[in-house]
Amino acid sequence: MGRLTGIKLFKGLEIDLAPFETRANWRRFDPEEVLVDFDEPSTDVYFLLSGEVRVLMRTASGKEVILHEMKPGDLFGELAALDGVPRSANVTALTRGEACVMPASVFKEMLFSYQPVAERLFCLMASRIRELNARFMEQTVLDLRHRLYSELLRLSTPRQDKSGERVITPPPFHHIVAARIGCRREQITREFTMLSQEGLIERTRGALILRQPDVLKARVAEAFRTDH
Ligand SMILES: Nc1ncnc2c1ncn2[C@@H]1O[C@@H]2COP(=O)(O)O[C@H]2[C@H]1O
Repeated sequence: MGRLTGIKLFKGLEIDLAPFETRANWRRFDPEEVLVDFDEPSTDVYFLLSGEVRVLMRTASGKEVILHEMKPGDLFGELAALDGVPRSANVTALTRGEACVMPASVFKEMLFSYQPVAERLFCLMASRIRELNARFMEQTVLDLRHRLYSELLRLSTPRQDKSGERVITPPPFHHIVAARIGCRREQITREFTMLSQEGLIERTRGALILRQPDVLKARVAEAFRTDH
């Protein structure tokens, strides 16, 4: 018991989760295991206790578009739990891990019993819509180069020791970046080569370093200003 207390939806809230946990199941998974498949009629909510998963859509020919990646503490499957419509995306494990799988009826009972939990879920859903809006805007207005700059900034975190620099750890595979911004792997490889030559990025064994993130930010802002 008490294993859900680390989930972001509940963290720090004084809630007795035991009555809900006892009505949920625990599922261990392996890399590449499909936890939720696009269009399937299941409605359980998944709370990620350990491991990482990727949310994606796949075309009939197998091309993947990556929507999101999740870490321990995150949740997914809330859309079908709330509206009963088949799954909006595929969720596949990237690593080994474990999830708490809660029936939709139990999840909704919890939301209706505890207002702070419902509020957190609304905020989570709002933040996902905001991110989708930003990406939709980029996809509509920006060319591939500036979409890439924006994505690199989004994926990166400030570098601890060097002021101003940002870092992506581990360095992303080119085909994964391509699947995030909707282009081909070779285009990413070409852009990375140019960015390296300009001294704007550097690839080390464990990371991709953004040497001058402000330059990338300024280029994205300029591209938004001059769109036509
Ligand atoms: N754009 C997105 N960003 C983050 N998570 C998403 C996105 N689209 C779908 N999901 C998650 O993927 C899940 C697939 O099943 P559901 O539609 O039930 O609920 C969905 C969300 O939890």
